[in-house]
Amino acid sequence: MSAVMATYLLHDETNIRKKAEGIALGLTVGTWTDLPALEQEQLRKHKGEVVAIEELGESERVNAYFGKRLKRAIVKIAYPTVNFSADLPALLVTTFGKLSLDGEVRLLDLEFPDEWKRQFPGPRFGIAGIREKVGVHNRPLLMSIFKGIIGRDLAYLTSELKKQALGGVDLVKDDEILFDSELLPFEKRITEGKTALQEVYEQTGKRTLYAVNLTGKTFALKDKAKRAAELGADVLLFNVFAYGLDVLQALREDEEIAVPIMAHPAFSGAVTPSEFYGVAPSLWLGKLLRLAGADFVLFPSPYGSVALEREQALGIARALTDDQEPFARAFPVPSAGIHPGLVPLLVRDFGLDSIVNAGGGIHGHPDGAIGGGQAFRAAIDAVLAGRPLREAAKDNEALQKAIDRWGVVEVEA
Ligand SMILES: CSCCC(=O)C(=O)COP(=O)(O)O
Ligand SMILES: [Mg+2]
Repeated sequence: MSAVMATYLLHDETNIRKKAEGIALGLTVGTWTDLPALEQEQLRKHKGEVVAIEELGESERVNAYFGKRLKRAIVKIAYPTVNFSADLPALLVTTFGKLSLDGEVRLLDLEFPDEWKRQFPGPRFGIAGIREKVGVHNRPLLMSIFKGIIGRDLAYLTSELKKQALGGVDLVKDDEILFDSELLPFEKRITEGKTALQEVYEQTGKRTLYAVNLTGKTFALKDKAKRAAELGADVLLFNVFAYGLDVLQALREDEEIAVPIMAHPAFSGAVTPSEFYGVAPSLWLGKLLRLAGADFVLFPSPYGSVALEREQALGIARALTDDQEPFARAFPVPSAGIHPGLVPLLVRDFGLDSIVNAGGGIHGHPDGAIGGGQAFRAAIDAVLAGRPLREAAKDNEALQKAIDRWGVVEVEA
């Protein structure tokens, strides 16, 4: 029988097996055992099945009502795919819909049968396609985030775009909090941005892509994204968790929107951080975003200003790049508070197929965005050459200034 396997962390004061059996029945056929034999037989192929229970011992936490320590267990439940349609809303409602409201239950993972998974698109371009577009194949990419743009006009935006590109970054993205305004309309950002980046290309021979923030009401998004594609947008930035995973999938699947999609993690912190509730980051920001079709995924790095535990960040990156999956690999983009002195750690942890991404770490450089980009590029080159950053900085003034400002964390060989 084809089934999706859900793994949960349960905390409960009662019998864990009873709780698990209650979930398996409640999310599938309901009160199955009370039905007449014929109906039981008919429903058998629809019934969820508790496949494994691994007791973890008692939690440190005491239940406030009963005054007892909570029992903890990892529970695996198989849900027959015949019960639900092959779309992400149906998947989420079956495996963690009502259940997400039912006590201290955390969804850790979902495993899919191959033929079921193949009904999803995965990234259209993925790491290989994005590398083709930027013409960079042998190092982590470098991305810069616009900062201080709200309230400014197009002339300011294009001049800031050029500075970032002149620093040698591969991509520049809108900040996720940049929405359309009279001063900075969506379509003009794309067209004027293209002209500015073309000028830099003619000057330097270096291609830089611009990720424009696709925003607005859900039902207007497709038309807006199609228009962006017609205007030649390089990449669409998308606040997927404010809209829903299925909206990302709809954008990915539309042949008239054949533009790479960059998923921003805004709002995912409402779902992932608790030890007791919500969804594990590797599933929410990793496996499901790749399944739905994100080409790039931003998430908090373990080192910056909005840090995620290292194992969790690595789990996201693994889910995005695991080459056993039948999908293109998506770019991991560990972000927030990144400066050049963190590049050795980022490359050690996320490897060549990742993107070094910074806003403040580019614009806050003493020489501005040009110096910021140069410092990052020098840091990446040094790490790939196996040189300590402090040594490489002796030959690179921009890197030296960045280190003087933010310090450096070297990694032992
Ligand atoms: C939490 S991951 C997204 C990071 C982000 O949106 C951002 O603007 C980071 O900016 P920073 O100045 O910290 O590089
Ligand atoms: Mg941001």
